Amino acid sequence: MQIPFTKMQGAGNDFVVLDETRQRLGLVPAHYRMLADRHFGVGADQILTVRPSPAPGVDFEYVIHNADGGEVEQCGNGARCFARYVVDHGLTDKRAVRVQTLAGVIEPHIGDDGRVTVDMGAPVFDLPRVPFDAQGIEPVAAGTWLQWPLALGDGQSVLVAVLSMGNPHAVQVVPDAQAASVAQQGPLVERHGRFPNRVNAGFMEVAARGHIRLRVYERGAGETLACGTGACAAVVAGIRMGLLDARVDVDTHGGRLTIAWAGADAHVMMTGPATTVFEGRIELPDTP
Ligand SMILES: N[C@@H](CCC[C@H](N)C(=O)O)C(=O)O
Repeated sequence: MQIPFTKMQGAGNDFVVLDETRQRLGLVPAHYRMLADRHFGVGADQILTVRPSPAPGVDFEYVIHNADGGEVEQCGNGARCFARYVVDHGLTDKRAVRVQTLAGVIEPHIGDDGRVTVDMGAPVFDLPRVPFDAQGIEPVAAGTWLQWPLALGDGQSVLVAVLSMGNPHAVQVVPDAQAASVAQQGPLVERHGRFPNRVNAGFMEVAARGHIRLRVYERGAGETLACGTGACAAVVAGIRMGLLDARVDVDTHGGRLTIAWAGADAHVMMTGPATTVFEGRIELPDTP
């Protein structure tokens, strides 16, 4: 079968976007892996699929697959691209849409400057977890806030702030994001036994109370140039640790995102760019 696609990027986190508003394409995980492949496919960190509204009060359904073919709950940079896609392809004339994801409803809004702000919902601090690691160390409780010590199996132990932005994140504070051992520690954190559903591993350098530098080793995709939910999670973690103010610029290898969170049950607001790179068609085998 031959399918049309749009290649998009948000702060360098790149996507193949597929339209299933009229009919399902019937793709399986191997198809998503082929599309994401940078040598044999289009190349992407995630595949985003646009589907019609699944319920009253919601404009669209937004389905996300990682480069490894697995379906996941949420993608922040993708949400901004999703909003641009549905407007640019004439699927809606609304500048603000309500979008159903596996993690709940989010609300992207396209600003006059072309940047997109997304209401990402409230952070969640109660993740499914395996209670003891190999050393039998319990999580460290600090009020309702948990920072977990993780023995990484390479002789190192790190302290991670664990929270969900719809998808799971483990964020550690590092002195220098550029020098952080993302390639070595990222996969160890992602697949640490504490996280039954695996986790996105963030490495946050606090430059000032309103400015961080961030790298994220993403579950199912490896290190990406930016991770929107990772930026939200890092800023929420930094605010809960008393390190950051309520509005923070997040510098990633792919550009700047701005994250705002008023604390407690407030929703996290993420603002950043969303750009179409090119459109095309690709031949995929019916049965990969
Ligand atoms: N790039 C994303 C996150 C995509 C999903 C993530 N890898 C996961 O498995 O949860 C973003 O911008 O948030």
